[in-house]
Amino acid sequence: MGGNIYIIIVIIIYIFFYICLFFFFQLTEGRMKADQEAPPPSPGLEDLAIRCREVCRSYGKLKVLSNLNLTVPQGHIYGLLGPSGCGKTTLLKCILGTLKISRGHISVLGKPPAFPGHQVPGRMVGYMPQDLALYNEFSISDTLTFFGRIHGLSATDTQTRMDFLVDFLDLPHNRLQNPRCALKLSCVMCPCRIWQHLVEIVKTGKVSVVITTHYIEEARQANVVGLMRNGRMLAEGEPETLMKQNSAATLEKAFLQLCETSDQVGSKHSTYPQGGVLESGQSLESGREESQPILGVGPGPVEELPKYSADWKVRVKNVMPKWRNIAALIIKTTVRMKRMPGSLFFQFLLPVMQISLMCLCIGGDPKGIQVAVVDNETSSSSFSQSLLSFLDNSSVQQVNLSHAEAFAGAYNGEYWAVIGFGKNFTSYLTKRMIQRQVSKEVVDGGSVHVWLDLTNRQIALMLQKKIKDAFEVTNDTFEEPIYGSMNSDFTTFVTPGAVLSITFYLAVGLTALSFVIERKEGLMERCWVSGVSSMETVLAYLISQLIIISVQIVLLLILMLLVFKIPNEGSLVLVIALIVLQGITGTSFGLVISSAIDDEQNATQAALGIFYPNLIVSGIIWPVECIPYPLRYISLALPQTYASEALRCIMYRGWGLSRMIVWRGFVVTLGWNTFFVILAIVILKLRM
Ligand SMILES: Nc1ncnc2c1ncn2[C@@H]1O[C@H](COP(=O)(O)OP(=O)(O)OP(=O)(O)O)[C@@H](O)[C@H]1O
Repeated sequence: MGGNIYIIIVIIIYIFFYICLFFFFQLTEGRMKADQEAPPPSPGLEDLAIRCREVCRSYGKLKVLSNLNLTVPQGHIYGLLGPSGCGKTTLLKCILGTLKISRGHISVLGKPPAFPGHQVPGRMVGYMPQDLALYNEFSISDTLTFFGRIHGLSATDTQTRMDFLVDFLDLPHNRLQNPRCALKLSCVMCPCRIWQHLVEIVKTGKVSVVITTHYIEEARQANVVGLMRNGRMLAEGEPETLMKQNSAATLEKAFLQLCETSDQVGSKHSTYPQGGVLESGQSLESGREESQPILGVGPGPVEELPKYSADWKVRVKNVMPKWRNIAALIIKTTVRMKRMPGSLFFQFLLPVMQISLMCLCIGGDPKGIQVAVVDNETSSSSFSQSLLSFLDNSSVQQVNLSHAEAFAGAYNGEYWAVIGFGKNFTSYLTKRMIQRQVSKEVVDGGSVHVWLDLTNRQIALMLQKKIKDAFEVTNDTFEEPIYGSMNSDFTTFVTPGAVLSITFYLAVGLTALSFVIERKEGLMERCWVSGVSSMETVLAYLISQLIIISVQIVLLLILMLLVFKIPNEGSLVLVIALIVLQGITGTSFGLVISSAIDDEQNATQAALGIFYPNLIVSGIIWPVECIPYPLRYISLALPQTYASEALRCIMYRGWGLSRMIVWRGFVVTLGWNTFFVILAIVILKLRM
């Protein structure tokens, strides 16, 4: 009872800790993304959709944006143009709040991106990345429903928009078609209609559009264009004005002219170490040191700007998790799983297969082990015959041979042992039993002689045990065991640890893989732009994984307890709770790996690299007591060592939470889980 109260207190502290952690990260999230101390709005700022001033951003040592200024007036189409690699995508990510800027100030619709309560990223922004970044397994309908949910649209609104898009883009009415193909096809087939639509929607003055492209002429229809090069804005203005100012017939020629002017005016060496390549092949080596564009809209005079502040209620609201987003992500994962039955089947069946193979192949007694018997007694009523009849025939197969044949066979590897009886074994053994003192010859002649091949320790140990059990003359009595059963074998020892390990590592592998792929394909970024926080992403992953782990555990327990008859003396609830917690810890660890590593191959290698050392050092295969001392301390700190011990104590000793060994297993698991979740969120935030 006392132990249970203690555990309840620990769980309450744990939940409280999680809530504090959640608040902490949500509060810092706003602060990390928003440059709240930066100099903000100037008069008339409300007329601007986006305003960037002196924006700098680097990837490590690579300076991508350099004192960049950009102004997008409200109700305009803005063409952000420049060669591949000049920093357009990076700038857009900074504007959307998914990348932090190193210096400068950005305001979008009047506030810095990710400012508490501001819906950029979120509902106020729509983002179409270059590579579409849509779920492959989703149909058009699934895709629109998912993003509709994240943007908080009602089912009717989503349907209305879906109908509009299907008609407008001439999408196939079979909504099960892959949206990637359909959208790509639509963009190729009807670019004019899309431009026309953009012109229509900006006319309301409430919507502004930024289009980036490295095909400069494509943007002639934009109201304003910004020409970028090497992370700087060369010029901003109306396309016609820019062409006129540069005496150029096309926008592309105007851009070339600007580049030349920039090279002439620019400093001798560029601070930009890596440039992009223009379609028309301009030189990229040089760049201007000045932040000012050559033409058009500059930063203007130095502005006195107010500080941004958010009401505490807005901050608190911002801190709260949006269950709508979490639910949308969970539904998305469920729909994806439904669309990939093969993968789902694999996830459910893999642990079952692993445990079945383990119970079938590990820990059982060897069968049919051939042993040579050299019996020099001839009488059928001899003691040697009686003793040999006690040998377990299913495990030990006796082959009667002469002395020479037996040893020749053993040296040839045909027999694992030679059992020998002397000519007068029966009479000498009788003498040994009756007389108090006997000669050495009688002791020797009345003993069974066994020669073992010890190259396979498990087989040799089994033979020793079987021979001892059969031939034991003195009857040492082993009473009923205090815990466990006389028949318990290695499988019994290894199963609890193996179940935890399989659940943990399957969760690690699958989470790491799917998270890395989603990040790599830009799917996660799309969600972040739609207002999903990294905390919501991690929580949704944990909950989705919980559903999979639950099914895995049901199948595992049925197999373990009913098919392979692994005993369970303790509470089934505790057994399930510990396995579930280990699975969730595995998911958190998978999130750590995938937050830190960018491609699936490295993520898989990392997961595999950690799997074997952990399996060996955690005392799952061999007792921790056999591990040499310095390594044993490491073993005890691992996530599965105390947890495996706790599970063994629950299952075989019937212990509950009042026992220190049991609650220690839970506490260590929860501790690791918390550590991994914090680490994953910190890494995700740092890498944004
Ligand atoms: N995550 C990253 N880590 C390191 N370098 C990056 C990263 N993302 C982009 N870069 C580098 O930053 C520079 C600018 O890239 P960015 O994608 O912003 O250019 P871009 O103008 O959008 O090019 P494109 O039109 O081809 O997409 C390039 O040199 C690119 O290699």
